[in-house]
Amino acid sequence: MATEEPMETEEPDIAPTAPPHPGPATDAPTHPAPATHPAPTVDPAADPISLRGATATLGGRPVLRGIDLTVRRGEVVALLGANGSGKSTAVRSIVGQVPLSGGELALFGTPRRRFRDWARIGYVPQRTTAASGVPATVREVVSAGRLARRRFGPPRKADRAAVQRALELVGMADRARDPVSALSGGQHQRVLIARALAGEPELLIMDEPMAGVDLASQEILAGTLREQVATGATVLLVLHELGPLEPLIDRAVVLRDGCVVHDGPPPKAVGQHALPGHDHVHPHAASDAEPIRTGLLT
Ligand SMILES: Nc1ncnc2c1ncn2[C@@H]1O[C@H](COP(=O)(O)OP(=O)(O)OP(=O)(O)O)[C@@H](O)[C@H]1O
Repeated sequence: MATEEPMETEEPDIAPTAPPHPGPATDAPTHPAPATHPAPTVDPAADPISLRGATATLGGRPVLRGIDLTVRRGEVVALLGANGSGKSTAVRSIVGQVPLSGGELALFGTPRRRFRDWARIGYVPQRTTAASGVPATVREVVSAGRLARRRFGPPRKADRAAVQRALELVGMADRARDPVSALSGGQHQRVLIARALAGEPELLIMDEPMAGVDLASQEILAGTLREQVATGATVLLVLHELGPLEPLIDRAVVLRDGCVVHDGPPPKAVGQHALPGHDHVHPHAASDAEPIRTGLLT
């Protein structure tokens, strides 16, 4: 396949909402170095994500085997597929956490190697724990999502307002002073999403945002996403089930074994037990938990 861009093996610049190494979600992010490069030419019509023939290998095993994934401006795209099909690896390659071994990636029309404008992207990684031991308050964690938009120095009024808005969007403004360790799993997830929203990203990438989230939080998150979409945000969601987000989804891309097997209208859920062999075990579920049947045509 054509590989215009050299293979992407360098340590990438990472946005605050895209920590370079998976870890406790409340890890203090690295403040990006001040930009020394000339401002890039912005093509307002460029696709936020353009992935072509992407391949990636993890632990000596090919995990992405030639993926094409385009997300156009203003679209809400769901990335679906069974456990281990490569969904997280695909989004982690987009945010620069997994190097591609081949193929091409462009973000907002800029080849990945030249892309520096990480403040345009908000990333909510797959949740690994409900709470970490980091003694941070809800507001501190959400404020971290603002760093890429700030210059050095104390937060400006606009920064504080963006953080407050993000807290309100996810219904956590009344918990702003609480330590994140005191939150439920669903509340914790809302804080992580607020952290991504605080940067006012044009492109929001969320890896299983509803995973392990209680119903009340799911509804709040769906409402938050609706508001983002209404303001023209572009969204890529890794999901194992469309669930309450279904009405928002424009297009679904389904992976199987590191390949795209569907790119088009979201597949219809066909019932709990209709598709044997298409189970999805939730990564945060107890090891003896029953698999969740996605009902998706994966
Ligand atoms: N760091 C790693 N080292 C080796 N193999 C890995 C690593 N991370 C993921 N894999 C493997 O790559 C494959 C794809 O994993 P990935 O997490 O992308 O799948 P997924 O579709 O997101 O699955 P899930 O729905 O379970 O989150 C799996 O077989 C997984 O075991």
